[in-house]
Amino acid sequence: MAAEMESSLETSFSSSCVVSGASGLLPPARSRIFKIIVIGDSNVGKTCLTYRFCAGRFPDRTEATIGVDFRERAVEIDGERIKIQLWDTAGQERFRKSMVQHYYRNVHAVVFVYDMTNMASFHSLPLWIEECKQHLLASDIPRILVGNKCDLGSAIQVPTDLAQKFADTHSMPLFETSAKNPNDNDHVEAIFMTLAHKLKSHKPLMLSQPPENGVVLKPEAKPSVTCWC
Ligand SMILES: Nc1nc2c(ncn2[C@@H]2O[C@H](COP(=O)(O)OP(=O)(O)OP(=O)(O)O)[C@@H](O)[C@H]2O)c(=O)[nH]1
Repeated sequence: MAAEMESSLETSFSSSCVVSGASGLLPPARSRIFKIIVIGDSNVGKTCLTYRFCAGRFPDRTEATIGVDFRERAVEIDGERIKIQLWDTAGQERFRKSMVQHYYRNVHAVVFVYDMTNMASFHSLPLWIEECKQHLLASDIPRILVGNKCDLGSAIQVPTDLAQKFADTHSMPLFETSAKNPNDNDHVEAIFMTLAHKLKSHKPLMLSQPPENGVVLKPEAKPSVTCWC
């Protein structure tokens, strides 16, 4: 499925060029697509975070991700329509094995997630960073660290200063948030929009698609944050 997804993205660029050239029409409007992989231990809330951003709400129920799930959302930043494609990867080793090489192809950014109420998920972060290294992710790819489930107040095990120290050591901005608490909806929004801003200003056009059926889609969101960290 991942291979199909990548293949369809790759062909969408070339077919749009061929069509516009053959018909003599103006080139179709292009929207950049940014592939962001979301990784971390099982149960930290990767599915809920990506669902919150793409569907605007907490999912009614979730099951362990098998392989990878894709979620996509179009946003407009500074007048440009951009597609943010979130790859929600399986945290459980047994559900990752066959897919893992697909996650890391053509990645534009990485979101590392831990569960603020689960110290073990925080201690796993070096392993996730190591996995990225092993798959030869370029060192200049934007990476962010997200502590999820901040709504669980008294159950929190990972102190902010400890997480901040880790984030500083690995040159990543840290965000603490909750996919569940509606009051923090804006924060989840801000995290991914901040990443989109960063990508927009730094990355060249990589993939593009013509507008669906010639209709220019309305932006689904406006950026709520303009700073990076
Ligand atoms: N209280 C609270 N619970 C959350 C939050 N985010 C996720 N959960 C719960 O945590 C559990 C795991 O969430 P998922 O999003 O499925 O976790 P995941 O990281 O995608 O797990 P895998 O697919 O196994 O890798 C579910 O029971 C969610 O309801 C949050 O912000 N707050």
